[in-house]
Amino acid sequence: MLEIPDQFKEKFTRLLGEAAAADLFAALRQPSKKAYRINTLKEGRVSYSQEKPVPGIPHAYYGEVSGKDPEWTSGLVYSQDPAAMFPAQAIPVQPGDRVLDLCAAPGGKSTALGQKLAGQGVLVANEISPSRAKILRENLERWGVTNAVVTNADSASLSARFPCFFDAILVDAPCSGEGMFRKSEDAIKYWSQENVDLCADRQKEILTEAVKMLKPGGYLLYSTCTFSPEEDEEIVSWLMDEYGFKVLPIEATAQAAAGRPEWGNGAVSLENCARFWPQDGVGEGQFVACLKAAGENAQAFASVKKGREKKEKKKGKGSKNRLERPSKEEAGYISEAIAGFNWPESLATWPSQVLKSQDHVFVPALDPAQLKGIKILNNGLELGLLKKKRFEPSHQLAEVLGQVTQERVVDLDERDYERYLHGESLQVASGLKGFVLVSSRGLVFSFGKLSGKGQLKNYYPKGLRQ
Ligand SMILES: C[S@@+](CC[C@H](N)C(=O)[O-])C[C@H]1O[C@@H](n2cnc3c(N)ncnc32)[C@H](O)[C@@H]1O
Repeated sequence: MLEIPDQFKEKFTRLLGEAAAADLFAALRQPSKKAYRINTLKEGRVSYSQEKPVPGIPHAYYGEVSGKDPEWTSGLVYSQDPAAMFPAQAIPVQPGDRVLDLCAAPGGKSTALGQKLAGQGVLVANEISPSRAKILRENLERWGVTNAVVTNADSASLSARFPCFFDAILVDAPCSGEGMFRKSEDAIKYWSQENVDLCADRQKEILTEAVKMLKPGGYLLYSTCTFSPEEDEEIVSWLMDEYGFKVLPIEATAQAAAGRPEWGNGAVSLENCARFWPQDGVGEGQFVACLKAAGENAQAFASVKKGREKKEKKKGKGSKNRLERPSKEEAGYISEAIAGFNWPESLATWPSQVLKSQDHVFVPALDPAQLKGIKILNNGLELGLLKKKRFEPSHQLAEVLGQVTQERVVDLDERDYERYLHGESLQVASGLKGFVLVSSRGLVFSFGKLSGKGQLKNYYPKGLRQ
């Protein structure tokens, strides 16, 4: 492990006192803690130990998972720092809500939010970096979330499309990563007080846009994986002073330390923030603040919203880019390819909602008109692709259909599972024909296509092969 910078040590000795600072520095030399969450959207047996639950987080356990196991490829588990599980747990989200995860990749918190929504309402999961947005999409897809819109945009472009729109917004901000010192040498290498200050400025920029998108009385969950007050209590103080946010107590953080009023504007309610220190034994460093917006937010942005709606009505008329529904012939190809699969209840009405954009067929989570000008990686459930006189179901659909019991399944033994992950076609003993779900240890992780002679064509996406 690299040496912790002297300037960091001096700063935290000043802030915490000698003894507590020494505890922190000693904990930073210990190995990091590993944990995983189980996906309640899916059924299936997890082979990992469930002996040590993460306290306060339902369905979460200490232990390491492998990205090669069927538990992972089928989206039954997600590997996550235990302390990083608390932001999504702390934000009040109900099925049916409109939720935004503004800095979402790789998707640890988005997968948990998708689970909380249970297929009702919408999750906009946004990531500014194109390569990380792709990973975010893959993780949500694996998790079987059907009501997420994955976007690749900056916060200002989003706020122009969604004024006063969301019931809850999670800003898990890019930060100086002091809480990641045990996990990432880069976090130590690139640490400097200048970077802490730069991060604080960027956090304010992002939050300024987030605030515009929140409904009056909505919830804003702000989190970082850093210890510096400039990025934590000072930012929360700024949200309180500038916008009138209230800091709510967070349940289920018995093992976290309280926020430090003296590191911010002195308000006692800053104690409601949760600080996870590595020496407390939960996981890595994490700061969590749950805030409630004041009512006036409505007035501030109502005018923006009205203006936008008017413009859209005008534009909408006669627009050539309108999405279509699949033709009767195309609907026939779709039905033929996916006949015989059982659907989750939340998708019972999909045939009446399905849309087509060029050859992509999907069930939108949000009206595509609302997303004009935003780069979208996925809107709701991608059903698949129309090809010449046939239809190819998507990988996302396989991960979604894996949520319910199916008959059209081919289960692979360990060796064939590995070969399938590599992209090989297999010879299997099955009387089925056409598209089938492919599983291992009963966990569905892909589509495949069977010829009548037991030849299983590989449909595991090229980008995911290992
Ligand atoms: C702490 S990470 C998010 C982790 C994620 N919430 C999770 O739980 O998996 C912060 C993310 O913010 C993104 N980011 C960086 N600069 C940003 C900006 N100016 N606006 C929005 N997001 C930004 C980073 O690319 C990074 O993916």
